[in-house]
Amino acid sequence: MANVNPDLRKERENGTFSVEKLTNLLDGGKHVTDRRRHVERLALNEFSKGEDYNFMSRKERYISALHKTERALRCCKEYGLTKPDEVYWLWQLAFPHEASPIQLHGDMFLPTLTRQGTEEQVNKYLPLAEKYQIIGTYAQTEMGHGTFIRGLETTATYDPQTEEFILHSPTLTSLKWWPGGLGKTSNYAIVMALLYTNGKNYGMHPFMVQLRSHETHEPLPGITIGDIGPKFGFDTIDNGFVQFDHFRIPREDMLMKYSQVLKDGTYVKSTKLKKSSYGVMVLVRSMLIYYLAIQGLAPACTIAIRYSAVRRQSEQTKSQLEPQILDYQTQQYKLFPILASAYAVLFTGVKMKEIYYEVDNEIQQGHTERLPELHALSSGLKALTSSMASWCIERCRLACGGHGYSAASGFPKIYVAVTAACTYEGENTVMLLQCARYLIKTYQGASNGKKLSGSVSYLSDKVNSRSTITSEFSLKSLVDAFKHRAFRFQACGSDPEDSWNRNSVVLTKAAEAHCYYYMVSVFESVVEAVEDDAVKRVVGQLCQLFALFAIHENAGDFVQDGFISNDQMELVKWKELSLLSDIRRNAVLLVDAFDFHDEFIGSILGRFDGNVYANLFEWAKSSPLNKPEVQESYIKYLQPLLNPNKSKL
Ligand SMILES: CCCCC/C=C/C(=O)SCCNC(=O)CCNC(=O)[C@H](O)C(C)(C)COP(=O)(O)OP(=O)(O)OC[C@H]1O[C@@H](n2cnc3c(N)ncnc32)[C@H](O)[C@@H]1OP(=O)(O)O
Ligand SMILES: Cc1cc2nc3c(=O)[nH]c(=O)nc-3n(C[C@H](O)[C@H](O)[C@H](O)COP(=O)(O)OP(=O)(O)OC[C@H]3O[C@@H](n4cnc5c(N)ncnc54)[C@H](O)[C@@H]3O)c2cc1C
Repeated sequence: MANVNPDLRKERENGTFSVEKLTNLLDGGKHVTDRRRHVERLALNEFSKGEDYNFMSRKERYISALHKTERALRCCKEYGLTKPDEVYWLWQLAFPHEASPIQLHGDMFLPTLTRQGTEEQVNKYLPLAEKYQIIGTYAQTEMGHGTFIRGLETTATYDPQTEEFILHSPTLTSLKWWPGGLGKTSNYAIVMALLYTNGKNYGMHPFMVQLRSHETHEPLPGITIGDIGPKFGFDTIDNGFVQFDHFRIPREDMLMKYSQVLKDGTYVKSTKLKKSSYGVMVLVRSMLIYYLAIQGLAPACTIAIRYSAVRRQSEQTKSQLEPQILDYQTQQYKLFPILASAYAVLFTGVKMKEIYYEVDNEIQQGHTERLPELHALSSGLKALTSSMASWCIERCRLACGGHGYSAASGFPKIYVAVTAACTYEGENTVMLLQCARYLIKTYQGASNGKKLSGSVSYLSDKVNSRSTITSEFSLKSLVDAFKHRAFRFQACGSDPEDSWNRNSVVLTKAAEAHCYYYMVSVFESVVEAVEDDAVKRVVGQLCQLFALFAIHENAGDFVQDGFISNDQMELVKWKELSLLSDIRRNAVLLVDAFDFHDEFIGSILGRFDGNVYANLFEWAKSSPLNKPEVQESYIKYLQPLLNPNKSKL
């Protein structure tokens, strides 16, 4: 590439490994990289020349996103993109760090329909939904309850006379509140409501509900619906509210794969599957981990590391150039553990997707044994990785100084999208507690001699009481340290004498410890499988740094029971710093390997060519506030102060 900033050029000439090989590893093979790049070229042709999101109002952002949705759907059809990955690659460049107003249609409406609908229901609705002749969302959360699903208040009462359900919002707090795309875009929703039949409450069930007229898009009589107003971010989505006033739907529109209401009102449950109506939340939590890496951590550290290679600041030696800020050890200590976390979360996300599909497949065959473990692991990892991504992005912003605070950095857009994931799909503390609940039960089972498998098998293993860490810092010894910590926390958290609430802070830590152990072991297994020596070395260094940073940050957990000695802890600190120097040489290449387009990252600081300053100036000049030169607001409000004589004329 011509005209690359000389500092960035030098960084790229000095690396020790093949970026292309690492990109192929991250993609899952060279053929995947090739296909992704092909799809991205198609997307760039269509979407690269748009208006600058930073200068739009909320309404303009929503309208522009709808326009892009229509174009993205057309592109997928034209180019025959049907595989989920291919569609994702195209959509990611159409909506960088935004979301389409119809996001929930694909992410939750269709999966709920196909997983919870009967064959007949799927045959009726899926073809329409696939052609976008109906657009749906997932309406579960209410104004008064999001976390505690059993506290939902919307009712669906069966009327055997007419063979209909009557949907009703009995209180203000029962209004559905938050569903994405509900406000203005969707004309259907899967509504989660308490099922009443023959005077009995059977708990939350899914109902297919038409909200708006096919002809006019007006809300149907009995439905009050709208947008909930501006939020922290997600301006492109109309998160909405809906109130039902005795709104009737046919009996056939309860999604009846797992439970049915017969014509006479008899309730039949035809599954052993526990919490069957909670299924799609497990899907979304499992998928989220990968997206938090690819849409949050990885772009954020790409911006901060490239910028730190270009930015020079302060004088170290007289008559020499100011150093690149990436050369400061403190800067490396801010950024390289985040780089390591981006890789850790990405590899864990890939693994989590694999596990989800395995277990989902087993469930379709009627084997539900692994669902509790999947629920616990996806809940815990969703919480740990979204919190991690949130604070890492903020840390990257701080690492970019003043320019990090400008919208030109790209951080605001990335941050507001990622931090929402700490809340949606289950608030993080609550999700950690779900994970802990499973761990404690499992630990108690293991204590009674039960042999365990999967992510919790360590609870029935013998764990070392002293760390095997030496100056070699083998990955096995690091995995072992996290295993020990997780084991110890499960033991503390499962004190049968203590009440759940009084123990809950420890329980969240137990869940985090479990998830950390899981992440370090996944990372270690990925490193072990890398064939190319040079790539293996750098990815191995990242794995070591990910583990050592966490050991150092949580030193008390490892030394309290004497598992890691003081001498070993000194070694940990020494190795951590020496890894910063090792990684320094390849830092830019390690973010280049994510292979992001500038259009996706959306940051002037993180440009591939490093031409930050000239573009920052051009961008500022294009701000609407700079046109016209003298604003009308001057005449109205400033002139009377600055130039009172003139303003009276
Ligand atoms: C582009 C942006 C897109 C954003 C899209 C966002 C969408 C959304 O946010 S949709 C709304 C998501 N809402 C939530 O995630 C709500 C979170 N709350 C819950 O999941 C639940 O209320 C709960 C799990 C916190 C508690 O549920 P409750 O019914 O009260 O649970 P119990 O205490 O009665 O039972 C716990 C029991 O159930 C098992 N379990 C819980 N969830 C699941 C599940 N999904 N799958 C399987 N099993 C589940 C749990 O393991 C316990 O089992 P036992 O210990 O054996 O009793
Ligand atoms: C951007 C965004 C998009 C969303 N999209 C959708 C959507 O499409 N469809 C949909 O149905 N919903 C959606 N939601 C709603 C979302 O799922 C809920 O907001 C979320 O599940 C959290 O529930 P809550 O708001 O009731 O939080 P609360 O439960 O009120 O949480 C508030 C605080 O209470 C604490 N707390 C609550 N219960 C416990 C407990 N048992 N133990 C310890 N602490 C507890 C929490 O940790 C938290 O600190 C969305 C939300 C957001 C922000």
